[in-house]
Amino acid sequence: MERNNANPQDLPMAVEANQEGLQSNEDLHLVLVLRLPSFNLPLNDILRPHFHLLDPADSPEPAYSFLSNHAQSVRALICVGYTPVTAETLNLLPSLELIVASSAGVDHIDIQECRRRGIIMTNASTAFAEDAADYAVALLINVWRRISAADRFLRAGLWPVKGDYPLASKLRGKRVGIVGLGSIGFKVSKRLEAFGCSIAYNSRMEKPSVPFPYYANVLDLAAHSDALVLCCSLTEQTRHIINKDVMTALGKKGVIINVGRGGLIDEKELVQFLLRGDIGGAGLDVFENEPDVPRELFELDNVVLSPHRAISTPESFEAVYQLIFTNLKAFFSNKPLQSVYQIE
Ligand SMILES: O=CC(=O)O
Repeated sequence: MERNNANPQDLPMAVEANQEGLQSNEDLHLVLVLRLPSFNLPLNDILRPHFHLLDPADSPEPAYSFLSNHAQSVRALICVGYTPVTAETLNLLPSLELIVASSAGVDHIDIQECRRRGIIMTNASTAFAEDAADYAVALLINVWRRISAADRFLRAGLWPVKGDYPLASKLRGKRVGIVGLGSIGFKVSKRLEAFGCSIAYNSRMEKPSVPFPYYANVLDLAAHSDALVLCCSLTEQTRHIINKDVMTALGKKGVIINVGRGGLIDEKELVQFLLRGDIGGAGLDVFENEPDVPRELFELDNVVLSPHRAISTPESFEAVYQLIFTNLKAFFSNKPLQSVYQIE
């Protein structure tokens, strides 16, 4: 078994007692955990019996000196949540070969620098796909049928006063354009197909195995859709992919659902389009400057707001822990990795 160069005695971390059945840290592969203090998942407890974890957040030492002192030989890194992994961080990790991201989106990681260094990256979109897809569809139905708005109407005691709540819009027969047909987008397409919607998509590349019409640009997709559902990664190419022109092409009745990243939409423009009634509605789980959400949206009944919760269930987190474990095991035994993020 390969040894790491760092001396475990020197590491300012809680070293697991060598309980029966557990190997000592010296026999385990070294894995760096990078997490903002706000990300306090049980991940370390799950992995510690199997890997020798280095977690700078457990140390009083400043992260920079921790990494330069202890992480030179690290080959694998777990990036927890949206903890930034910058070029500067990567400079401190000359032996790094693999980043295992616990998130679906990887816009907090300098992916171009990873590519330059030949670092492989896995993400967690497969583990989160079902929950994210359910949520995207729920937002879409909610916007079209005005479920949250009707709930507010009832709770405000308006039913006996104002009579029936206004009719909203039907799902079956609608044309839905999916932006990003990866693991999440594909599950959205299957769900909406079952609801009787017609599906088209835009993606980095056309997918020959997929029966839905492909649009190479989002503007054309918008012009042929009643709703756009955003499921793609935020990259330099996709930032503000939903701009003024796309919203105009989508039209006054068009709806935008976003379970990707806030930066996919020019949010200021979206607010203006919604306020003017130049777009039909929006279901937003993500925002450009979370947790700040434009106040103007709070007043709009054709907008459903959600605090970045689409992917999160206890079950999806369990699946992510399993995926991280599987990928680390595979990496250290030279087996194929799952959910590899293709860096363009
Ligand atoms: O938005 C959630 C994620 O990227 O994991």
